[in-house]
Amino acid sequence: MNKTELNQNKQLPSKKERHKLFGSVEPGPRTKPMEKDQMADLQNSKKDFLFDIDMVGISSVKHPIRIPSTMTPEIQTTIGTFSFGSSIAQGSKGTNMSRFTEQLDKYHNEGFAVDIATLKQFTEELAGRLKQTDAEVEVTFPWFFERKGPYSGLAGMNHADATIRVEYDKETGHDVTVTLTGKITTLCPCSKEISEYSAHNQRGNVTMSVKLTDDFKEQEIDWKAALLEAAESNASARIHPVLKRPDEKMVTEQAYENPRFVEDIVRLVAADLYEYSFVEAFTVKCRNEESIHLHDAVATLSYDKKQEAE
Ligand SMILES: Nc1nc2c(ncn2[C@@H]2O[C@H](COP(=O)(O)OP(=O)(O)OP(=O)(O)O)[C@@H](O)[C@H]2O)c(=O)[nH]1
Repeated sequence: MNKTELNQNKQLPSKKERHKLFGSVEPGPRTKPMEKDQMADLQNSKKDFLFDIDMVGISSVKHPIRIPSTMTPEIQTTIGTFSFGSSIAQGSKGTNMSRFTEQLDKYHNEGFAVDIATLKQFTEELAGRLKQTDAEVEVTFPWFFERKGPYSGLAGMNHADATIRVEYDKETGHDVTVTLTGKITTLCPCSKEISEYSAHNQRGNVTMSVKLTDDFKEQEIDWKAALLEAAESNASARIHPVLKRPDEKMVTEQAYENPRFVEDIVRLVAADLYEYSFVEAFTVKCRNEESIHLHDAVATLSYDKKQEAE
């Protein structure tokens, strides 16, 4: 049916009348000031409010961002989910929440590229804007990378979830923690050992949280690619978007040749992270979505190289 054939004979009241019909009323008398400088400023009242607050801020802020990548595609725009915060002292009632998104918009207008150097600058500036001595920002985003079939070379797009967390303190400077969750294939060593043929396998989720060394330079190392490699190179097999039969045969056989428990994965990934010179401390988690159970298999391992040095 085209527009001219539509039946639009119903006589509707005006939009204002319709709103009245559904309960809208005339505005009441306005007694409170409209000018900002005459408004009460509860957030900035000073009294003894009983306790310091470790962190107050906003979370679940979605925003378009640009991220750097050494893997194809090298330039990508994605969606970041941010949280921002700072501490406040016992003598202050509250923070000024509008300043978080105000600063986000300022960076957006300047072409916000979400890299570690920019986020360090962001947190320091945020602390100043809030008139606090500390601030933190965390952003999580899907990072995309091209993956080719091992035989056919046919490409498609995979992704991993990445998080950057920057904490700034005027006294101690910046602390940066990055997290990546990559997906892998694991084939059960027990099943392979005990069965006449075949072995069950599963999709593993490897989450690596890494505290970066103070001298880390993102121009020299793409931490996302390095963490992905730590997860995938220790898996039974990598995960691919496009597999033709010769690719599928290779991936299947490779998995059979490299069986892994969740315990094997966290220890092998830990060994790679231990060898990365830009890693100060780390936690590795593996969660296997079991194909012969409804439950998952999980393992976690943490290590701090600084403690070893002490
Ligand atoms: N502190 C605080 N603010 C809240 C809370 N819930 C909402 N708000 C925010 O209060 C904000 C407005 O307060 P401010 O940011 O202090 O606004 P302002 O005082 O006009 O801003 P400045 O000129 O920067 O001081 C709005 O952005 C609301 O989102 C809350 O639980 N605590």
